[in-house]
Amino acid sequence: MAALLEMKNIHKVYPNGTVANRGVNLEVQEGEIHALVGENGAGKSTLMKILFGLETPTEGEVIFKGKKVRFNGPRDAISQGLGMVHQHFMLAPSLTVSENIVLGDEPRKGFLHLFRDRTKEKEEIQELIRRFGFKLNPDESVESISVGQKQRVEILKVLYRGAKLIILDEPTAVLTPQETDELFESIKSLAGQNYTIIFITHKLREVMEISDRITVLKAGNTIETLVTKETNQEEISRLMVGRDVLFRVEKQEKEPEDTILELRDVSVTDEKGLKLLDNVSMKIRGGEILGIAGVEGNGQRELVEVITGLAKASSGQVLYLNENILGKSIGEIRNMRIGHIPEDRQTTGACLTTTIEENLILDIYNDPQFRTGPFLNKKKLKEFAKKYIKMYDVRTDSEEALAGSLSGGNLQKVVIAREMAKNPKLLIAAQPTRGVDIGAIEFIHKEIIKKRDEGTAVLLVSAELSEITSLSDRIGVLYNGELVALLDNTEELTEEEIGYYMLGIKRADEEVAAHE
Ligand SMILES: Nc1ncnc2c1ncn2[C@@H]1O[C@H](COP(=O)(O)OP(=O)(O)OP(=O)(O)O)[C@@H](O)[C@H]1O
Repeated sequence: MAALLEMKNIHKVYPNGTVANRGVNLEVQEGEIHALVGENGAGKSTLMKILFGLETPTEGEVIFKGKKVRFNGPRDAISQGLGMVHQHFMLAPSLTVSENIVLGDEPRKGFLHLFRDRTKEKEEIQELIRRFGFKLNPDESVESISVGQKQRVEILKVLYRGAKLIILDEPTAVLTPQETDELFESIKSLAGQNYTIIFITHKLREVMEISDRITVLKAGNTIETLVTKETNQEEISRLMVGRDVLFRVEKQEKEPEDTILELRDVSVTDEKGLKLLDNVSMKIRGGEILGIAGVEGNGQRELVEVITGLAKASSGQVLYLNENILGKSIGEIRNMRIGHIPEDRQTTGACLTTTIEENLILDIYNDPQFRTGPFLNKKKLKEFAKKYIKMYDVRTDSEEALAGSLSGGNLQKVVIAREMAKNPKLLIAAQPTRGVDIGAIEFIHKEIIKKRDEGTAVLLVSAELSEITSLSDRIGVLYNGELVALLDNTEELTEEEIGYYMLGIKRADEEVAAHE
């Protein structure tokens, strides 16, 4: 196999002085599935942005199909046969599958190509879907299709534009196990047809399953390129993190304490009167982790928002320490020792235009320990910020750097540090390890279990099923806004079984009723 892509000695210094790539080398062969792994902030996204023309390298060269190239933006990269599927889908919900695939690139006919050629469009899309064996109905509206299907539309979009090298940025973060299997089938089928895939992920199990070779980055350097068949998860994690990582979560049995949070028949409706959360009842006791599984968009967000005061309930009660907190403001709820690690750290989780230090002290600067008389004790606040940056291994040069300059995973660590520092009685953790590297995941999981052992009630919402099964004491599944299962997390409970509830194929009314 010939090298399709070579990135040689890539350096990237951002305008603020951060060195994200310091001599990275990446060589990708035609028709291979190449995994790109590394800790948060290792420089993976930066490298891919350079490849896709979104950033300019400070130094180094990119050789694609044997020629030295420098893409002036994604349009340029796409025209040369590159495609990128981002974590956040960029689809127009009201358009059909087919319309989304061709959007901005519709086949034309007639004089000066003035008319849209619908017949050709239909034929081309059907041929694409057939050729890659994607299960999709081209006439269906995108708003009514599943997350996995939306992702397939994104992949078809890049294939339609002629991509031969496709970059997938953490593509399984939002998928069910069944959807992940289907995605892997598609990726293998693409590679079988000589398409080349670069796959960014933090999940080493997937790396082992899907890739041919793996390039490990660390602190902006290429550490090694490995042949997947000749390595294992332990070796990869050692190269990434520089130490052994425990993949199993260690958790002791714990007798739950009194109920901390109780939801009674809580519903949330949208402006059209559609139920986004449908009569949900559940209890979480101190010293217990209740994990909520579900395909995204099935009411998880509303569940979290209604407890944290971000959304209004149309009926029901949310009792926190026996007090109904519905109707209280976000600020009041935050001050009740309720910790919230929000799903969207960019908008609700952190303030990107202020410093890391300011983000860390957001809720506690009024605490008497940080005051000397009426004045803020700035020295103590700084010490606090430094301590938490160290404890959570936030990779930054200074606590005074802007939160917006942190890599995705490091920003998440700041948010988690802040919420844990509050010593919450109730901790709501929504997708706490999304985009976070394996070393940090291990740490975050330990911290969540530590809080549970100290008597905190934890509501864990995660699209990452292995996270739900390894941390939770009980597992609830949301489907279409309904709690369709509430199960004890025993050894017999498999991910496949939970997947069936998540997809609405099964429901467990008896179990739900028994726990209410
Ligand atoms: N626009 C930017 N301006 C300044 N620094 C940046 C910018 N984008 C990224 N960085 C910094 O560059 C370094 C590499 O970040 P990058 O996003 O490439 O890492 P990553 O490996 O993709 O991390 P993650 O797994 O967390 O997504 C980090 O230290 C990050 O803080």
